[in-house]
Amino acid sequence: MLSDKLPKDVQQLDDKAITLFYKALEHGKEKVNNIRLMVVGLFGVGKTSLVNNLIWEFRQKKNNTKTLSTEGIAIHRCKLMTDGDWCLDTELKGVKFGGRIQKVVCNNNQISRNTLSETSANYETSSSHDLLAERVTSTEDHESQSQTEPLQTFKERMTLHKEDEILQHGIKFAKKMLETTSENSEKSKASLDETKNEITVSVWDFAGQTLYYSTHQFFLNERSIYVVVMDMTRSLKDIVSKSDGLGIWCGLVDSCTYLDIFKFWLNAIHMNSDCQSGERAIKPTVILVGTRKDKMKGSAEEKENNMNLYFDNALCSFDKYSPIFNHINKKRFLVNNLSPKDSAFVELRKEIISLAAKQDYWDEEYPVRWIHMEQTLDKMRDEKRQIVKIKDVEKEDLENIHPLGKEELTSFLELQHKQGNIIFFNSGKLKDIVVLAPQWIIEAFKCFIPHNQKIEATVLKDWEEYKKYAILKPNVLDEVMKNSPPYIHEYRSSVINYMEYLNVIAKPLTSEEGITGIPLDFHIVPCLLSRAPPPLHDFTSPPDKPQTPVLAFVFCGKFLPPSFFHRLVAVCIRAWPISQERGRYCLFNGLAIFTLNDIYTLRIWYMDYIIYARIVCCSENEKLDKFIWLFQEVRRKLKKSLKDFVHQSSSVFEECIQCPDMKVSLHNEGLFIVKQFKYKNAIACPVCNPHAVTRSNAMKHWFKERLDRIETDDE
Ligand SMILES: Nc1nc2c(ncn2[C@@H]2O[C@H](COP(=O)(O)OP(=O)(O)OP(=O)(O)O)[C@@H](O)[C@H]2O)c(=O)[nH]1
Repeated sequence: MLSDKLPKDVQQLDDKAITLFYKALEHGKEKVNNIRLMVVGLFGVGKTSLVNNLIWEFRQKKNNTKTLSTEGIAIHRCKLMTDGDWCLDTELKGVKFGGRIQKVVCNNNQISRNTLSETSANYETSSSHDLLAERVTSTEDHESQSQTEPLQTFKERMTLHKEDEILQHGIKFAKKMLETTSENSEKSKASLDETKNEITVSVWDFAGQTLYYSTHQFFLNERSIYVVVMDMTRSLKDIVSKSDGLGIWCGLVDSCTYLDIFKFWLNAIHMNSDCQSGERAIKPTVILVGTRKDKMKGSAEEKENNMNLYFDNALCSFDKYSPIFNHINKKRFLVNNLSPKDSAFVELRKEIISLAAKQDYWDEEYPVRWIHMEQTLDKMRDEKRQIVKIKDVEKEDLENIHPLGKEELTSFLELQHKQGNIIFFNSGKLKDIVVLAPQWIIEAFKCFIPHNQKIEATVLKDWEEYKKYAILKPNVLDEVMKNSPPYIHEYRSSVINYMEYLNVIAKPLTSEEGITGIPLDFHIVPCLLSRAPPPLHDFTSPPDKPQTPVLAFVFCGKFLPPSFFHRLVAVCIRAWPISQERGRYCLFNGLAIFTLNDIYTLRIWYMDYIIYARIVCCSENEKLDKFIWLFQEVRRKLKKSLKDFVHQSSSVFEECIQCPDMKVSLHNEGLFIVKQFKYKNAIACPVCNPHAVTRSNAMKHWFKERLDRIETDDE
């Protein structure tokens, strides 16, 4: 029987992958309840302390009060216990996989289940192993409906192999897992909660340093529950300490406030939630948590009221009808992280599980035979492998009881990527590599950010040029790699491939050949462009030059992570030669110019939450009409790139045209939503002298094809 409830993430895969998924389901399926818990907030607010209080093993550690600042992201895989506590999965993996495999083996082999658990337990001698084995046995009692499906392949294999062989394989596997997890397994206070279909929680402790904010966004997705942490002793208006000072890469200026950080996270969560289209009702996924309860004044009730007031004030800074409100869970929490026994942590854990259980992805069914692959990836992670070759993953797959094979493995990896567990792009050279630890990507990104590196004297001059103009020459790249940890520089070419793919770096094109430029041998790192642009109007509205109206991408919710603009610059660098002036590239902080052909240049710039584009002709007598096709092509490229950055089915921005009669382009003035011209022939301009902007004038350059369609429809 095929499942009618195809997981949403699978629905988005291609037809071939969906067919493979269905086929894999036929061989046994299992309900999956994995929670991704993202703990976010500014540095030092108490995220790590909070995470420590949620996880049993960390709570037991002495000196829990002292934590080191998190680097990048720390991820802890946990399992839900019967008493509602969370235990590190590494300790229980033997139980988990042993138990799951046992179910598969027993249900399909019709072999006495006790045989396996007894045999499995007999392998172990120590009491802790017995304890784990006991838990393996306890998993038998739970009759999962998902396990009762016939396992066709399994049976086929059974005809090929002796039954005993298969059983022994399963036992060996479970035993191996038990061996690897025997240490520190004295937690006998509770057993695995098997009644809840194996609930696992991956706790992601995000570094609060704003340096990491632009990469953090790669990991936010709609399959997550968020805990947004704020320090209750800091006023929303307080300026964040300058010592951090690295926020420009995510658009947080040096003088940003605690409120700005709060808004940044909620905006980023909303943007990555795929709820923009309004097709689906937004279900709350964000829990607000206040820390440092012990430092607040007043009675317990007063503290609670003040925490609520604090968050109410913070939320009131959003527009009245902002969709952000729909993400927020009603129940908030106030904690003292120095008191691990505080009942608030128990309540918080409960709330997280109950929130996750309301999400669409809860109880989705996945093929049982993917258990092995899931476990294989976990095992590789436990060996501290952050990045692995696909060949190694394929080899491991073949070691499993029922391997997926190349094609199914690719679908599995694509799904794992979609769900944010790994990074895997099935394209070009990147398809040969699987990033197991998100931390690796952050580290790779981090090594391009100049800090107090020691630089060889021979490279100093080019290093200065890098810092000033973001030009990354091969010798500077060598130096950057030399200064990076081994797990980065040993994968040098993968680092470069990933950074190019994610549009963090890009090779410029030669310009002598006009538009048929070839890539040069160095990179530009757009997020480092810090040169202040010359008077903006000279660039955005050069007088007496034929030019298109300004095209604007206005981001919804007034939120645009500047990394989007930087990545757009990288896309353009790869597409067109960068214009030059007096031997210098026209690349500035927030503005860039590209040479489209002999006479046309593209200018892109951004302010707040709007990205602008305009094409200017340097020859005064030229008619723009000749190059309408080029304008369409450029617009499509810009739009597609921005859509790709958000990974959303719907747009998070509106395409607008600025009043074509405006002599000098002004920020956020005279913008017309292009969609409106579908039904209106002309719209009054509120900015310039009272006049109306006609549909034809607004659309004839950037939207010629759409204009033609509308006019044909009208006729
Ligand atoms: N008094 C008090 N101190 C706290 C509380 N929560 C955290 N702290 C202290 O604040 C300091 C920073 O806490 P962390 O948990 O490391 O903060 P973080 O948000 O993880 O910081 P980053 O990893 O840098 O992002 C530590 O010294 C904690 O002991 C609290 O509720 N009360």
